[in-house]
Amino acid sequence: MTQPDQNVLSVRGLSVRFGALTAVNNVSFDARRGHITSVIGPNGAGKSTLFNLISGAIRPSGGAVSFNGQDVTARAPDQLMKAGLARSFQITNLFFELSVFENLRLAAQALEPAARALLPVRRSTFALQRAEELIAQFGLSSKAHELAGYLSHGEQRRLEIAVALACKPKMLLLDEPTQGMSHADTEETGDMIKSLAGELSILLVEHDVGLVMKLSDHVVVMTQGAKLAEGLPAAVRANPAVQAAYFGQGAHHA
Ligand SMILES: Nc1ncnc2c1ncn2[C@@H]1O[C@H](COP(=O)(O)OP(=O)(O)OP(=O)(O)O)[C@@H](O)[C@H]1O
Repeated sequence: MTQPDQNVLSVRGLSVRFGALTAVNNVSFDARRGHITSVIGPNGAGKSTLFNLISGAIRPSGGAVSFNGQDVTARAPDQLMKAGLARSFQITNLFFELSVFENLRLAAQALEPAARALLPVRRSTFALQRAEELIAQFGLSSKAHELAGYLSHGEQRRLEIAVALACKPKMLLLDEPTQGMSHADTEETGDMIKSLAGELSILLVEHDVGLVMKLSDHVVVMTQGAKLAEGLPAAVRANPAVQAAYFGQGAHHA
């Protein structure tokens, strides 16, 4: 009997150049199924660029990405979504003039069989049920009929994650999900991310090192476009090269 592959995502020698700058330089790592794998690094280390390469927003100059054993290098975001790889951005991706419920129902409708996909949204039972499920799971019941534009920043970020999950992906890519959040919202969002792992594999690109250390099963550290270290959170935190490059930068990073 064959063992299922423990790695859901494999990044091999990924690189991209912007003119003279190699923003991501030959980066390789694996993300295990059901785990939270995080990418940290100082400002300008190349984290967001790496995220954009993996999530298909920009094309690599070299290297490969495989997802569930399938080569998905440079695939467009909608193709990745169909393969089960969803992403949530730093930049808000919500329809502000629609309610929380409608945002979720629209996102879930993409999972409908093609023959039903053109039905009016209100007739899609699956999308309706999925939206209700997500509203309960994300603690948004009291806000279900509020316009997304009127939610607090923290609620909008949580709704974005719920929207990314509407199509039941196998893996979720999160770029700075707690950016701009209050301490309380960051804690709550961290707990929510932790609770999603297991059934779902998560790749987290995050500035908040305290949060990353608390949540992650595996941490990849980048600096100046390259991978500096990787390992368990405690090992990474104790690594002198990481401390010199990163933790030494300032108290708010530690
Ligand atoms: N489209 C682009 N064109 C040119 N240079 C870019 C582009 N995108 C990013 N860069 C440069 O690539 C480097 C890595 O940027 P990136 O945003 O990936 O870093 P980061 O680790 O995510 O930083 P931060 O934590 O500040 O978000 C930086 O020097 C940045 O200025």
